[in-house]
Amino acid sequence: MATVKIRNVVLGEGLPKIAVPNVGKTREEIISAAKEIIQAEPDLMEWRIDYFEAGINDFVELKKVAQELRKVMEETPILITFRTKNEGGVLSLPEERYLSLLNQIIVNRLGDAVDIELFHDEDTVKRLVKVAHQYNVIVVMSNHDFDKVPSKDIIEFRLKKMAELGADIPKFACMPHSSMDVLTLLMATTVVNETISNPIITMAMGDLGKVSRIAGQVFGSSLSFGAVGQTSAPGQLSISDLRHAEKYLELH
Ligand SMILES: O=C1C[C@@](O)(C(=O)O)C[C@@H](O)[C@@H]1O
Repeated sequence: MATVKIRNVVLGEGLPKIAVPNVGKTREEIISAAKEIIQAEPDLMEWRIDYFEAGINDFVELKKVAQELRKVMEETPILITFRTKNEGGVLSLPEERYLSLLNQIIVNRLGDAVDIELFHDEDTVKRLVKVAHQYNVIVVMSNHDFDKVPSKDIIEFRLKKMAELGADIPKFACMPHSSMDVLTLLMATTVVNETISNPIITMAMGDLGKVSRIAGQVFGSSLSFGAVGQTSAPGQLSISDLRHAEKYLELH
């Protein structure tokens, strides 16, 4: 499997890496969360900017906070995510504003990696991926189903489609209602991981899905989200529980 490097962190080899979401709503909350997060020594921090309304309405403010975060996080890579409301995020943004915000984030290099959702205008998504690569920003492409787990074929199709669109790291999250649903997600993960050369990220949410969050090395998911304080999705473990669980399941 090909690996992807974000700063000094390599996805696609060894234990799944751990990203901690920063869900601060104000500049103060964001900076103080970052100070706590770095103490927990994650591999990455995900800045969920859809929680930061003032920054979404004022790019100068967003950039200022991004620069402060860079200092606080030192060499820890920062993934910037605006999760749209349709896919489980906090703020809703008209389509054009979402896409132009991502473009601004990329060309100003506010983070080392950016989350681009799959389900937006395909040509624009492709263009954003190109711009990201020109600016040396890694693309995590994502899709979330907070209601259900789609069929194995659909999950596989979406993850492969993301790779075709140029994503460095395809990502898929879904909500299981049975253990069979979790197996569907894990099966699709294993198959795609063996088919495409990109590292991928998958998870099933909620309590049923916790097993998928800790067993990424077995089934082929290269990163898991763990919380320091507030979680950003159902079923997320704390970073320390996640780290212990991953270690316990480590393949030698
Ligand atoms: O896409 C994801 C995954 C996630 O939804 C989870 O289930 O852990 C958490 C989000 O913050 C992140 O953007």
